[in-house]
Amino acid sequence: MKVTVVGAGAVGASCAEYIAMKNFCSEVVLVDIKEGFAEGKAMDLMQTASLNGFDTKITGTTGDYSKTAGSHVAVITSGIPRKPGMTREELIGINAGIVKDVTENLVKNSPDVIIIVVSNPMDTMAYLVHKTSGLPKNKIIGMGGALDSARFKYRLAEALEAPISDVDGMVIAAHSDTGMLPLLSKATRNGVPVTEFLSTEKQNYVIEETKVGGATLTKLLGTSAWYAPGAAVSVMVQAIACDQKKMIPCSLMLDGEYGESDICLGVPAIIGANGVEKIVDITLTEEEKAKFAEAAKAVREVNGDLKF
Ligand SMILES: NC(=O)C1=CN([C@@H]2O[C@H](COP(=O)(O)OP(=O)(O)OC[C@H]3O[C@@H](n4cnc5c(N)ncnc54)[C@H](O)[C@@H]3O)[C@@H](O)[C@H]2O)C=CC1
Ligand SMILES: O=C([O-])CC(=O)C(=O)O
Repeated sequence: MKVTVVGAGAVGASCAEYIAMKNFCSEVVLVDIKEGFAEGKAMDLMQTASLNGFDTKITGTTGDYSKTAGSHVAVITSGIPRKPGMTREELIGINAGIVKDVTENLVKNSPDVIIIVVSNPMDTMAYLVHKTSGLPKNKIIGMGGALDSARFKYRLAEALEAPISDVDGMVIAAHSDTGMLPLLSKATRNGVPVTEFLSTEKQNYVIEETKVGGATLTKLLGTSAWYAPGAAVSVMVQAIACDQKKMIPCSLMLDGEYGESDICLGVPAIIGANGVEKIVDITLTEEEKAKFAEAAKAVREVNGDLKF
């Protein structure tokens, strides 16, 4: 399995590192526009191979997409991250052009590739890849829900004073500060609804902290996060590489599912060798349905700023 990661910055390098450490891929190609940067990151990572015990070959290139030819999966992390005080949506002006250009180069060299979109505003960037790549819709997957769900579980474990391995939960809808929908009604501790253990105040704390998870880290770090984003992407790449058929919330093109069409939004899906094997239809409460529709409205407005 050959994987290309475009953007050798914080998220791209973290993603390449986690993929290599899990030892399920033969090759990872890092691509960046900054001269020598991807080559340097690849060499540094390769020098951890004997220390960390992996055999994945990591190479880097400055914009030579012929080196990415025959990739099974490509991850797009190229573009600018937000700074404290910004929203993800404010990145559209610069990142849309980058994502469109990168997609064209990837598809030219790997016509059967499955693309995982990470660059922000992610739901809109995933939509852009659908509109410009010519790839079938099962081959374009936006990464947001996997990360947001991990942050949800982190906050649930904190509020429950429980180990993270005890908790389960999922976040759907938009990958934005306001449009995220942590499904508290379905979150559990060892199969028992968390609502049995948490006060309303604590439930609200978990929801609000999950939604601003990215903004909280951006404020602390001065730029956005990379470890959990990289790990989340590696889980998705592994689900494809190993045909795991894992259920992961991802930003996918909807065609009537959850009452929406012609929009990419986070919904649970089975991820396997074909990319998206199936969108999973779960029952939402009336309140959750209304929040999902509200998130869709906001993402649709941002999508309206795209020029194809
Ligand atoms: N979907 C999600 O859950 C997450 C999304 N992000 C997004 O991922 C993106 C990357 O974030 P970081 O890695 O922190 O940024 P970064 O600045 O560390 O890395 C971005 C890299 O992209 C490269 N780049 C820019 N234009 C390029 C092009 N045309 N071709 C190839 N490479 C190009 C830059 O040289 C840089 O090395 C941002 O848009 C950020 O908002 C970050 C975390 C989570
Ligand atoms: O917060 C950001 O801008 C980056 C991101 O999407 C995240 O970490 O969730």
